[in-house]
Amino acid sequence: MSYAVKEIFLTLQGEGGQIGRTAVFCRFAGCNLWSGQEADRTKAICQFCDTDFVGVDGIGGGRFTEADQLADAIEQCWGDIDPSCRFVVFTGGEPLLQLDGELIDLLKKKGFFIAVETNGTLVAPQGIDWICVSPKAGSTLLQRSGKELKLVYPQDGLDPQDFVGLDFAVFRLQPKDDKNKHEHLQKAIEYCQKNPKWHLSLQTHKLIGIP
Ligand SMILES: C[S@@+](CC[C@H](N)C(=O)[O-])C[C@H]1O[C@@H](n2cnc3c(N)ncnc32)[C@H](O)[C@@H]1O
Ligand SMILES: Nc1nc2[nH]cc(C(=O)O)c2c(=O)[nH]1
Ligand code: SF4
Ligand SMILES: [Mg+2]
Repeated sequence: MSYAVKEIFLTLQGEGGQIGRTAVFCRFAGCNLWSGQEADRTKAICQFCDTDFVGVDGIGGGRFTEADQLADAIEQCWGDIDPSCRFVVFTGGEPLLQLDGELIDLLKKKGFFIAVETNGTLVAPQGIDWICVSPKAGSTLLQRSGKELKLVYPQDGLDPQDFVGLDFAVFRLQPKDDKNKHEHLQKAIEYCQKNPKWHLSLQTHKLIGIP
């Protein structure tokens, strides 16, 4: 298996249940719900994406022909800090287009706690420690269990109530970041207060100015 990776960088997990934890982010290139080209945004299934996942030209990005090369690059990005805290977040783009058992096994052997951020349209391979699913209107949800379901809110045609029967430990609403983000934040706060099964999720890395 070879892998196309947009970027690999060390930061803090900014969202969800592992928030604040030092993490290597491995951002795979490519997504099945948008080409990533601005010209295609309005005809994409997912139209609100906040991320550049096109190409392999970011910091630490590249084409990795073997799983052990990518696992080594992730280990190198973690560097010589406390190995007992090793934590990697696979995101994208859509990471489940590329993340496979071989890469997961190599990182487990290196002692990494492995998280994934996925749109849920593909079933996750075994061995991931933290699955965060973020469903998108107009797509079919196949990964229907995990540690957290993190719904970007609001999305036309998606009612949070439709997800609460699924097998997730926590349900979070993440206000959609666009030109109306303040309105979306207010709406998400109100929804959580009326439906306390839902917890508010903020993108704290944007608030504190880290990648
Ligand atoms: C860029 S996506 C990559 C992972 C995967 N493709 C997915 O959608 O879950 C990472 C996270 O950012 C969220 N996200 C993307 N665009 C956003 C926006 N404009 N506002 C809030 N969250 C957003 C996604 O829903 C997902 O939880
Ligand atoms: N700091 C930080 N935390 C994040 N959590 C999820 C992210 C993502 O793009 O998947 C993200 C990101 O891009 N940066
Ligand atoms: S599914 Fe994820 S990566 Fe793909 S366009 Fe939507 S938010 Fe961006
Ligand atoms: Mg992001």
